[in-house]
Amino acid sequence: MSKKATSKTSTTDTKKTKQTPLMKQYNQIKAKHPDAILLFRVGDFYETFGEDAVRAAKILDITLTQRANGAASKIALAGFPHHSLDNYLPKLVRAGLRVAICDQLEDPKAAKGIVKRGVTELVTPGLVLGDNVLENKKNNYLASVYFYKNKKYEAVGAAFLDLSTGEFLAAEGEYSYIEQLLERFAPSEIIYSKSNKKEFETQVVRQGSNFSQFAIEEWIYTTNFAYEKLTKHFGTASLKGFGIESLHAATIAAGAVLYYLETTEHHEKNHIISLSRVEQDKYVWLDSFTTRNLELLVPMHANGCSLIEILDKTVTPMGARLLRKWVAFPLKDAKPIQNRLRNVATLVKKDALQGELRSYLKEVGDLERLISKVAVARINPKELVKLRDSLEAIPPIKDILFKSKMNELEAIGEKIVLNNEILQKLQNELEDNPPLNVQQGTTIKRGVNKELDELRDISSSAKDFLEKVRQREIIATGITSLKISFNRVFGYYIEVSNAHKTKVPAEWIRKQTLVNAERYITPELKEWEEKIVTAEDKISSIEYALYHNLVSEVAKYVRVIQQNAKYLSMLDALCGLAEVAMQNNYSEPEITDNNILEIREGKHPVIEKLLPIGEQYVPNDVIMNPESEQIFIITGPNMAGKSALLRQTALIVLMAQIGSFVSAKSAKIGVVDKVFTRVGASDNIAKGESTFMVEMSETASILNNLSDRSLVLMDEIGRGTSTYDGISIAWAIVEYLHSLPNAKPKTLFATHYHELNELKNDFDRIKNYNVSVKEVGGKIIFLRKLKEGGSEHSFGINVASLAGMPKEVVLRASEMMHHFETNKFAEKDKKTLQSAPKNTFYENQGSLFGSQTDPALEKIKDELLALDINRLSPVEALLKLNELKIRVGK
Ligand SMILES: Nc1ncnc2c1ncn2[C@@H]1O[C@H](COP(=O)(O)OP(=O)(O)OP(=O)(O)O)[C@@H](O)[C@H]1O
Repeated sequence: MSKKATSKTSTTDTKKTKQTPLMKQYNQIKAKHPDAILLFRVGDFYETFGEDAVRAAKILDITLTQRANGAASKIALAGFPHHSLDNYLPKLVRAGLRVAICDQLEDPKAAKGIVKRGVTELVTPGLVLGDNVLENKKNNYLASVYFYKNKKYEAVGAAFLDLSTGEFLAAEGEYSYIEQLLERFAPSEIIYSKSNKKEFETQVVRQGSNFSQFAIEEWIYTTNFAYEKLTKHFGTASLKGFGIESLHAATIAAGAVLYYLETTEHHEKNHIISLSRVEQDKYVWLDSFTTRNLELLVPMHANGCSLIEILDKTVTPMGARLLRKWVAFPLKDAKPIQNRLRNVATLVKKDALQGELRSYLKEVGDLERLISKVAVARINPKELVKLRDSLEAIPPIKDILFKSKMNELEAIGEKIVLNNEILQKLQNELEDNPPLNVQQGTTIKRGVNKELDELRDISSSAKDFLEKVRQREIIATGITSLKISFNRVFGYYIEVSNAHKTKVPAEWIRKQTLVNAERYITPELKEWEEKIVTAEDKISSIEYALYHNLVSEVAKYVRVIQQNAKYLSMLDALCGLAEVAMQNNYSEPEITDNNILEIREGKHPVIEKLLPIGEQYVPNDVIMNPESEQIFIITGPNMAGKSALLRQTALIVLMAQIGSFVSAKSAKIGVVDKVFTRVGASDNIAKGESTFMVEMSETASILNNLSDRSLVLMDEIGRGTSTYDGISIAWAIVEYLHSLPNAKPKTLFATHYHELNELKNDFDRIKNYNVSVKEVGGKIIFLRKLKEGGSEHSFGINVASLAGMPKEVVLRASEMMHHFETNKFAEKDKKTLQSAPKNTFYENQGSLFGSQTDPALEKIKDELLALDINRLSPVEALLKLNELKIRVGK
């Protein structure tokens, strides 16, 4: 549709008295929802007015016109037919808008004066139920965040609700933990207390995810209010059963979610049956940068590929959503990891059985979202048929699990409950191919209700009778083209084309003249019309009642069907992991209690799949033992494959801890509790921070959070500044990682600073490796093999040449390099390094800030701890670092 010119608009507030009654009603309702676009039902249309109309017209590409509003001025207007709501609503929500749907609350024919209207639903990006807004394979979370601070208690709480599935989660901790959850759950909307505006903006918004936000009155974010809301909803005396009884911030955040549901007219929430705590101790610590950098869930670039895309071979949307959560939250304890792996191994071994299971699981589809629609009474007949089909597929799945004679699978089979009673009811009562809307066809089977069957007989015999009348009149009048039809204005009528007009009997009553025909009614037709219309009205209302009755019968099974959905999605996720393991030739990792990492012939699971046909991924071994090989300094030319090696190591570890087989010939994984990755000079200009500053603050956060079981990947840390600064910082970081008193985090440090190879001479757990290349006739061949020892050259000029750099630049660069080399720059550098001051911080005292530190160091410690990195400019940071270096070096 084309857009007409916009006009000056007014949302009418001045001359209220002169408004039309309709606009007066509109303004009253709009005043209650100033933050939302109000879709105002007028007859068969949803209309928007004023500023709303201007926005809606733009987003929906619909015509913007004007409407007279009495003497109160004209007002902009844009609308669409009510039956197109499903097309237009998703566009508004996807544009991040809140949309209040205002319906007519009474039959306009029965209304005295202006039709009563009210908002029946407020759709916000986080509260969506429609399939055309939701993504199948992703949860759609609403998050609530609360920064709690008083003299006795300080914590950040968060709650996450997926209204479309009923999943409700809560967590509490420091913001660094909540930030991780926000990254991994990726909510589409976050609500927060108005009292937290500053914290929200400086912390949450700064993180920069793509969500819409809404501030709520602060009295909602209070302990008593939230506690009561939650206990009332769950019908419990306390919150102990949910594990959040003493977590005030989490409780408050969760309570606000329930409040928000009510204010947005989501009163049906029977499917939210529990609140689960997301326990920090259970999952691997992955800060948001690491989650993004390892591309676990979302690729970094538009045409990239994430780990979940490679691993997801599930056949149901609910299975896909669960697997996504597994990938987002790798486990930390060996036992549950081993359980998942055992299941996957069984399904790999029994691949025929796995195939059979998957074929039934396909039929199950999205049981989780279907049953939620039942709970909120918004399921249409076609979806109810899908639910019936889902339930039909469950008994064979249970059978297969039991017949497998494998303990793990039988255990899942035991958890699955058959719902024969309700299934039978659906089979008996629901038509196989019902319409989308109950009142638009036959939904309820014959034999369910006697009165309904009788009325249907009357209706169809009446229709037969009309056919007989038609035949009779054709013979009586000789009008061969005579038709009997129906319209809403004058009911059943006889249509006669102009050619036969003269043959029309006198007693027929003419009702309408068309270009080519005329329409007549007769008393006999009227009489039958009465019978048919009455019967059809009754049929429609009986069917409506029976259908809703059926839905509420199914609603009694929400809890058990939700449980089934849970175990079936688990089964689907496990089958999917087995499938991907077989397809990609992955192997089962061995999860160990020790701290050793032993990957044989490991491959990067994503790059491996994306290589051009004919190219083979070169596998590599990575064997790390914190007692002897704790830190790898990995050098090698540009493009050699250093970053790929770092990432594949972390990905293989995480795949294992997700419960997946791994892209390696074999792997022994001593479970890790934290994975950190940092990439030098990652570009963060969008956030207004210098790249180097970001690099340093991210590195600082790693160094402050290390544990003995951490896996650290540092990719060219230090490259964001001048060479000497860079080398010095990189050098100091490696020393620090080697010298922590209570932790020996396994570290892969990729660098172009070959100078760092000297470190191994002084530190026994540092090893040098390089990703090898071969130089043949001035050209480099990438061998991609990890070999012991440092490399001398970067071959940067060769890579520049490969990249199509102008010949002049390549030749001049080679000339300059030759000059530097013949002047023995490198030699000199080496000597300088050998005579570098030895680090005495770690000697005798275990830690830079250990118990025997001198007062000067204590002072520096205090200064560092008081330093707010976020407030420092890059230059200030460098100056401070320099100052500290000088003071410490004295
Ligand atoms: N083991 C491998 N087998 C096959 N191809 C590989 C392998 N490792 C890396 N590659 C390919 O080489 C490309 C460059 O690898 P990578 O980015 O890891 O190099 P790098 O050494 O980190 O380079 P730079 O120092 O320039 O950042 C990758 O995108 C990938 O396509």
